[in-house]
Amino acid sequence: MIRLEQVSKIYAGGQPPALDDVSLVIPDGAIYGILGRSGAGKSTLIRCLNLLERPTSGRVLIDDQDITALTPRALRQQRQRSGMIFQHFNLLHSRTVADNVAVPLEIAGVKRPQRQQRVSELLELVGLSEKATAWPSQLSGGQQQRVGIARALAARPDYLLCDEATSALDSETTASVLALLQQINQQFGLTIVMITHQLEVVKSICDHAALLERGRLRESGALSTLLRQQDSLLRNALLHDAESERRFLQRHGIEGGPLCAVA
Ligand SMILES: Nc1ncnc2c1ncn2[C@@H]1O[C@H](COP(=O)(O)OP(=O)(O)OP(=O)(O)O)[C@@H](O)[C@H]1O
Repeated sequence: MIRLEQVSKIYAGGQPPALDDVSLVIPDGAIYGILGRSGAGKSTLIRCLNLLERPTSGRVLIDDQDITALTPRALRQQRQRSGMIFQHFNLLHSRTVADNVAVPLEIAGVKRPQRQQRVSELLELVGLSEKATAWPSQLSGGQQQRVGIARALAARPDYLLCDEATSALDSETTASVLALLQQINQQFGLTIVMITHQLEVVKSICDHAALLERGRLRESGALSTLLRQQDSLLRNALLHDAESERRFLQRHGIEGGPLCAVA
């Protein structure tokens, strides 16, 4: 479980705070969507989860351990528990697909034969076995993001952090990448945290969501709870039209009834 306790972040010379007293619990196994407009603090928040960005104040707890208090060595080990994927994939263009996926394994000191075995498992998982020797520039955006996912999973993390992972993709490719993330969540019990400004991402696969506004957390929790609250900001943002939302509501155990009528 990841827990943020009263996390604030003020960048040097920056006012107001990028994050302002944010407390949030991300349960194990969740697919947690963090929504907010541009500048709301989403990237800052996700980067605080692995301390790529250090909070100015507050604590970040992973399984009750405050990672802001770890020694640099312990923090390096802790970071291996999370993988990250990015909007623009961040692949190394001078390396083949297989060699990109191998990067975290090389850093972890895994020997070559085991590395090759793990890389081929991962490429199979993301449906890119035939592209092992291709260069990133020879792949579509969706395929490059799949390589990013394989690389992020290489060291068997417990958490996958997704920074606007589908924002650069068309809607069909977005759907297939989201389906892959959902499959990975179910198959490996991996906790996924996704920051996004796309409501559709949250609607398709998230079971929890939070809304950030100007650095403050306006709302957070399980969608199965929030969607039952008439005055929920997230509910009202996510639901526009009862008919088209019926399947979304059903996925969260809400059938017909007055909720749909007012949606
Ligand atoms: N390195 C930095 N130095 C100074 N200010 C920063 C830095 N990074 C972000 N900020 C500021 O902090 C605030 C939150 O930025 P952040 O990138 O976290 O928001 P966001 O919700 O991810 O936005 P976007 O969707 O546009 O990426 C913004 O006002 C931004 O200008």
